[in-house]
Amino acid sequence: MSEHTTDDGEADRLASDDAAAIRVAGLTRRFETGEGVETVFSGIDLEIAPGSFVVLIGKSGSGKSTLLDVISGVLEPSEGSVEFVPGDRDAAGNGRNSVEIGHVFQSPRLLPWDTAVENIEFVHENDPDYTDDLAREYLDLVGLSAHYEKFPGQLSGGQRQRVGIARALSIDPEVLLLDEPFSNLDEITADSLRRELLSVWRELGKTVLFVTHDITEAVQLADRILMLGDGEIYADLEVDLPRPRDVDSAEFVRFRGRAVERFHSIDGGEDGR
Ligand SMILES: Nc1ncnc2c1ncn2[C@@H]1O[C@H](COP(=O)(O)OP(=O)(O)OP(=O)(O)O)[C@@H](O)[C@H]1O
Repeated sequence: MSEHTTDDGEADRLASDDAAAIRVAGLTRRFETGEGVETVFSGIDLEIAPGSFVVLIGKSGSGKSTLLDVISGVLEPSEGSVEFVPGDRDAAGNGRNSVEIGHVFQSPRLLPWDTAVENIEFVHENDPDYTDDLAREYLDLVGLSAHYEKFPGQLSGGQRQRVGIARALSIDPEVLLLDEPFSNLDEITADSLRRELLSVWRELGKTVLFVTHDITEAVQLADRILMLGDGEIYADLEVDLPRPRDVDSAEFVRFRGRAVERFHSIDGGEDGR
């Protein structure tokens, strides 16, 4: 394990023109509540490489979802800025100006009266080139070829989450944000979805920012783990384990042990697994 450097070999190998870099500067978010003003985090600076798989981990209430929501634009920052730099932007600043962001939530937020295909069609309402073939292509990618016409109520929890991932990917985002997407699933389903997500990431080369409170999941997935607590990123770890990762291997167990130690090096919040 080493503190992160800009020399992120894994990320460089995977980076593609379809992935964007994320630049966060001086990011602060406060909430006004009946009990006064709460500062969730302040002055966060971050540079996330295009095509990298970054996991944001922190104890319950540390502000992971708030940080993801500010990065995605769902919430305004109180101070500071978030910038997405398209992969095709050259040194002179020429290239695409806008970046698409895919968002996968803890619960997949599907429309219950729409089929899997229609749930994907829904996010393409303003896309004149959309056809159901596009929805089917992304459902195939997440292993749902036999379930195009099923309604959410006819799908298992893992299958519903797959539709959510397919829907986020179908807009061809340069950045994919996932907020504890597998935390409501049994471990076997979660593990198979983790493998699928990694394979999709390798195939499509997106920049991924993934939130979890589960350290094993973080070490399984990440190029880089950011630990959030006490209102700041208090650890920034490069995960230099080879892929595919075996959670039972000695090197994985050793790395995980050191990450757990680092995770608990600040007080407060609930334990990570
Ligand atoms: N809309 C809001 N208004 C007021 N306070 C909020 C709001 N949203 C979040 N907070 C506060 O911000 C802090 C961080 O919340 P957040 O949901 O980002 O944490 P988290 O790390 O994602 O937690 P968990 O792992 O339990 O989901 C909490 O103290 C919470 O009460």
